[in-house]
Amino acid sequence: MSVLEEILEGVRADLAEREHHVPLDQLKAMAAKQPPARDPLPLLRSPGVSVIAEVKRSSPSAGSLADIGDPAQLAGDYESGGAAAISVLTEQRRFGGSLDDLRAVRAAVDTPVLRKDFIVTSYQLWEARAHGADLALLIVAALEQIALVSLVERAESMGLTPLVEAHTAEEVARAVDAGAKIIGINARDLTTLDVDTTTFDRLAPTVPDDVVKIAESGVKAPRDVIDLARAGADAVLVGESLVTGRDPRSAVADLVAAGAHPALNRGGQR
Ligand SMILES: O=P(O)(O)OC[C@@H](O)[C@@H](O)c1c[nH]c2ccccc12
Repeated sequence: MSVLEEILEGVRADLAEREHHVPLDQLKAMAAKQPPARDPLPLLRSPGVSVIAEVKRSSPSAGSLADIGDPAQLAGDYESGGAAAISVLTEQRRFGGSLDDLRAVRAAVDTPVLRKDFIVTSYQLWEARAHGADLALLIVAALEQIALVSLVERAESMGLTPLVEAHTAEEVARAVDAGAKIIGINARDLTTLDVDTTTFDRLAPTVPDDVVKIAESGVKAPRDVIDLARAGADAVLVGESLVTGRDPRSAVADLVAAGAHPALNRGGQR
């Protein structure tokens, strides 16, 4: 069984538990009380490379990364460092996240918030909206095409912006066919956990111009942001290097400064 399949097995078991305890109607009522979801597209499409900073306690590849006592404070630091959006891992077994983290972060920041999880049913999209998320991750490798298409539509119908994650050219094509407006190119292969830093360079040219391109995983330094900007990234999604560093606010600020470099101003292209 691949790592992705193992993760999905646990996700489905935990989901069945939650569905048992929290009826869908209750989630829908919670979602109805939320302010409308924020639209991340204008900022992501603006010139320069935006930074999406991730609240990540652990990962299947690295094990425990950081003892994040106060996810709201961390998210606040990311926001004051200039992050365009905050990603919150909510998968529990391998990433140590929760919907509580999502709710806490939502309450602490004004930027758009992404629910980062292994979403396989629309129930999880309702959970995302009920806990204040503006975006939801959909992983192509975890979904049959028919399910991907329907989850993209369902997300949009509830105001959530889907970030559709691909790792191969075939997956990019599936993301485009599903109508994704934002595609995340993950340098980490979720079936083996290997990171290949050439992934974005290879796949970005296969993504249509009007689709927002996010480079995910393995981004550590301002230099990486500059390289990814040259390869066509609109944003980078960064977790590990921020949660393991000493000063998350200034680490984000350094990446933001690299992404805002005037030589990288690609604004005229759209
Ligand atoms: O911690 P990193 O290497 O900076 O990566 C962040 C993010 O890309 C990574 O957490 C991620 C990308 N896609 C995912 C899907 C599920 C869980 C996690 C992820």
